[in-house]
Amino acid sequence: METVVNGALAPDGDRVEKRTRRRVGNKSIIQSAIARKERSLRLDDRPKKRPSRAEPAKRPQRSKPALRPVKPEPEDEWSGPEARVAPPLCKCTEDKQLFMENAQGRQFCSAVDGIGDQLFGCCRLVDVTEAPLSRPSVRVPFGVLCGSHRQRLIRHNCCPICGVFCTHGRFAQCAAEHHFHKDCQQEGACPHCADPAPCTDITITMHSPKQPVFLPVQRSQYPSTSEAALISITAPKRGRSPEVPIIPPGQLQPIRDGTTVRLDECNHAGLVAAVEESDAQRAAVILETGNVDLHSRLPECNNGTFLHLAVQKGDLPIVYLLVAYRVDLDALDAEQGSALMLAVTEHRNQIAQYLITAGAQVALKGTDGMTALHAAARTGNLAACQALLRANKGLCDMRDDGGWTPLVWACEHGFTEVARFLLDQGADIHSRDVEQNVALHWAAFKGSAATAELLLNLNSDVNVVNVHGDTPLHMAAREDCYNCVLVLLARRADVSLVNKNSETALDCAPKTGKCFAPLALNAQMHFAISNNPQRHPSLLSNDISNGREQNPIQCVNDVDASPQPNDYTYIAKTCVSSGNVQIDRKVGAMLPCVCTERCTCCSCAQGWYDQGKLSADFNFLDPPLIFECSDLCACNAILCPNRLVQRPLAQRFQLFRTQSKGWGVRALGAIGLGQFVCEYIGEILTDLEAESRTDDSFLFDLDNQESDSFCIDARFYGNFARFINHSCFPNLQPVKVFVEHRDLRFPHIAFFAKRDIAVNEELSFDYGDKFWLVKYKTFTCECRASCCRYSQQSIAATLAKYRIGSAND
Ligand SMILES: C[S@@+](CC[C@H](N)C(=O)[O-])C[C@H]1O[C@@H](n2cnc3c(N)ncnc32)[C@H](O)[C@@H]1O
Repeated sequence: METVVNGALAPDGDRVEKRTRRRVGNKSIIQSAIARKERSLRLDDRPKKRPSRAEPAKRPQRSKPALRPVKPEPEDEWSGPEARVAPPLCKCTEDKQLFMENAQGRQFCSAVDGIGDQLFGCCRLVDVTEAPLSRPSVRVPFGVLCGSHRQRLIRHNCCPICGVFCTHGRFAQCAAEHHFHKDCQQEGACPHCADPAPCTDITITMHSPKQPVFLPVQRSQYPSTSEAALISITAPKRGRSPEVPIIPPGQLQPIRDGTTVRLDECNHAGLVAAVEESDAQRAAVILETGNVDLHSRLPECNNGTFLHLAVQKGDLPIVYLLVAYRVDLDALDAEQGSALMLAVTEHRNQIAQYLITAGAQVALKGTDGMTALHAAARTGNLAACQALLRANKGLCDMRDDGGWTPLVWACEHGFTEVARFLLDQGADIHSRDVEQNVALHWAAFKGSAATAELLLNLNSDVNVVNVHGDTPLHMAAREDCYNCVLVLLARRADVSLVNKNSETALDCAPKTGKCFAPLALNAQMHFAISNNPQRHPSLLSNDISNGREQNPIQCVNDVDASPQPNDYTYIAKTCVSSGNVQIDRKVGAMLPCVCTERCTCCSCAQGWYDQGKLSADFNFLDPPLIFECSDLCACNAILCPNRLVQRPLAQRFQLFRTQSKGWGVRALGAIGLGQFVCEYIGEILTDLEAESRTDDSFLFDLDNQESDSFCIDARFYGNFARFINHSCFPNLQPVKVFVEHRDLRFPHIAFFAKRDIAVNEELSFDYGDKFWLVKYKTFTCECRASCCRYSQQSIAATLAKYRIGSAND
């Protein structure tokens, strides 16, 4: 031996000589030295980048060594060189791309040299960013080696049983020149290659050009790998910022030292046990053997994989290890649950976050078509919802097999904060499930008053109905959810609404439950209000005519916040605003009567009127023109029965806000069949002028047989009749009436009752096909008459009939 080492090997040029002599080893010293090495690799081994599925594996292929030396079958001849090549047991030549990180980035080489009967740690500093972790076998902990020791490891100079380098002294050598300690040899075969042939004793002499230097400080730093270290699967120096999450080191427990795993534990059952006992180090050792199929299914966790089991145990280090060993992140268990879904459901949020960043599919659908976000919302796991939506915004409104979005699940389980978060992220508050329920139905079903309030504040319709006709109030009442019922009632839920079984919410409430009394009281109040003619809805005006009508016309609105309409000028007599309208008022055309007092026998009395109304045989289907007596007539203006339209309004009317047609007009007193009701007052225009007006909603055609045609537009000037809506079952009939002239182009449009009209009944007339054939594209009829021809449901049939009719014409 040229260089005697009293503590450390000289850094450069050491050379090992071999002599074929039998060695007398000192096993106890070797073992105690290994024990002293106190390696504290922590399983906080953070892969910097998980290989994507498409990429080839970046990790080297693991060899699968036989754990016992392979004994040759009796008939084996061992004659040729091939027969002597047994599967390798050692890992000396494995190029493992695992790296160690520590704070300084440099540390002493982990090698222990056996020199005679003594053991020495190597004094070389190693840049851990350059040196991958290595070891001679799975029995020996990982370490960083200097270049020299790495070379010697590759040349099988390190004993795979005890991990000590065969540096100087007497050792055993197999035919392939692998070194080990004779005393370590257990089965009579080479612990490197399992060659069962008897080994040879050799003497190795170390040569070094330098004098050995013993540094006391070196002892104090020995063992070299005592510092806390992290394993990484890529060299830290090469890394850009890591793509796989950094798990804060404090979150992971250092693994225990000196873990030994029996070879017969390095199998499926051993790994199950290690995971169940949360023994990360044992799991690491077993995984490293490559003996366990990570795709195998475990009855212990519902036929999931080891990943499911580790998630179930909540063991982040083991999850981390399994991911590093490329377990399938998206494998589903027997109930179609992925490990991510399990983590989310069990509120293992660190694990969930780690799995997301490691590449687990967040949009995967499991049981009942639910994603991990559904699971997170259902279990009120706000942090997981945030992490999942950060990963994929598109999850927000994904529906499961029931048509339920994550928002619905959060509402159904009363997780208001989760619901608020999802709504903030743009979740659709109006999304309907397969039974047309919205989130508010589910909040009501659960009885979550806070969630219901949140949804109502964001404009969810309080009276929305599902396919059964149930409103949220029906649901809350049925479940006897008192607080929720109160919130819904306070937000104007309609107690009078009935579902398809003709039940009100009160009918659904258990008679002995808490909700029955408030619902009953509310229903009584509703009944009292809607049946009391004396009630005072919000009165917006006492007289919209501003004194222009004999009876004031009130304007009320108890439906919404619309103010009194004021975008027109109220007039009580038709006006003309252009020179294009020239009414022929020549006296000669008037033919005034000469009756005294009542017109009973003169030509004026054509039998249109009888006792102050249209005569009983009046033809409402094809009304005749009516010519009333005028100021030129000799008859008594008060007594003459041929004067109705020219008299002041006899009835009382009210302008009111309808539910779906804007403003409307109602009669405040009963009106009998045939009675004159009111006139359609507005501006007389030529058709040409009317064409140029943008709003055609208030035009009334005065079509006549003459060449010129005109209309009345009540858009800018008009009386209350401009607010009379259309009905397919109208109570008014427009009739052309002439009073002060006989110019047939300019009749008065007088509305007569075509049937008895009840108190508070809305007035209506038929706007006709011409109106609806244009307007149906914008809106459809809301008259709700059973014979309605222009509603959303009936318009198609009407159009079809119309087209057939036009074709036949
Ligand atoms: C002459 S205005 C009637 C007054 C109108 N409701 C208002 O608020 O000013 C005609 C307009 O009323 C609405 N309307 C009238 N009858 C309707 C009906 N049966 N269904 C739906 N909308 C109707 C339509 O907007 C139509 O263009």
